[in-house]
Amino acid sequence: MDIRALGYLRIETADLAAWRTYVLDILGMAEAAGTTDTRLGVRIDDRTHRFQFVAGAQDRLLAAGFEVAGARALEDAAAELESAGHPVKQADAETLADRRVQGLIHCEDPSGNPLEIYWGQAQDHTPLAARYGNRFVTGGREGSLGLGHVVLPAADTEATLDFYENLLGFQLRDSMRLPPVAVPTGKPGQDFYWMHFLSPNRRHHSLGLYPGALPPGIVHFMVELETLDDVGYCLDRMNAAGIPIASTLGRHSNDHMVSFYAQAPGGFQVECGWDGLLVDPATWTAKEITADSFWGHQWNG
Ligand SMILES: Cc1ccc(O)c(O)c1CC[C@@H]1C(=O)CC[C@]2(C)C(=O)CC[C@@H]12
Ligand SMILES: [Fe+2]
Repeated sequence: MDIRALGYLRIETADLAAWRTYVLDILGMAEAAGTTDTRLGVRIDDRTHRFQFVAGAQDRLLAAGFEVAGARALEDAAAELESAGHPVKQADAETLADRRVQGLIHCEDPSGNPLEIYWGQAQDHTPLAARYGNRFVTGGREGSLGLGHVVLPAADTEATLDFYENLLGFQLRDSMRLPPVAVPTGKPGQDFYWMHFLSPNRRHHSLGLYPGALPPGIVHFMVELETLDDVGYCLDRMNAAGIPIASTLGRHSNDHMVSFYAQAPGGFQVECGWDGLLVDPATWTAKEITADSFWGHQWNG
């Protein structure tokens, strides 16, 4: 299957006002056209939106949206999923209009994470009103690196890795052993649990698979900023707003990203990063990392 990038995230929230402040005033993202009282669209580049926050009863991931090149690629994706035993649902007209795409299918990965695979998303050609002059790294004018990355819970870790690696065609970049204390929902009696990092493009990882279950259906998402100062200013805004910092600044050992993690509304985290590694898929070989970071990344609580 020829998936190109993590295109968007859709998130249900019980507190849309909190997310609005968080993404617009603190992260410095821009409101997308078509935003209403119950649905907040968010731009970080030339796509009409990279995030949709939908007012609801719960805080949970509604969908991770993965982009394919065109109509033929989407047909092939649907056929491959079906023949591998993963049911696929075609989007209705309302969904296509809401996502601003030309074709879309719904499916789930083996851990039950909701996915949307789509092609032909509309572009917004108006200048991005980046609130603090900050710019997000999504792959330049092509947007080919996607929005950043998302870490999804994958309690059925091995089947889920197999799904993304061998069916969706992501490249396994590296894996890390997590101790049982980091995976409270893990099956007892294991010495460690694998966490995996994958991508369909040059971004070191577009997807992390965390080997446990978590109620919001998402562990964190990462957005990458163009400069270290953009990250520093964002960290100051988080602190000024009294938002708990889940992890201090550090540099990851796999994608070399300098980042911090902040609590987000809804019980998961947002990672703000800079200087992420771009790899050459033709020469990459899968690795095991034995520490999450070169330095920093002290996790609180
Ligand atoms: C290890 C790592 C490298 C690059 C990343 O972008 C990244 O998010 C991570 C993993 C962070 C990771 C997590 O998401 C949930 C809680 C984890 C599993 C830990 O307990 C240590 C590493 C943490
Ligand atoms: Fe991350």
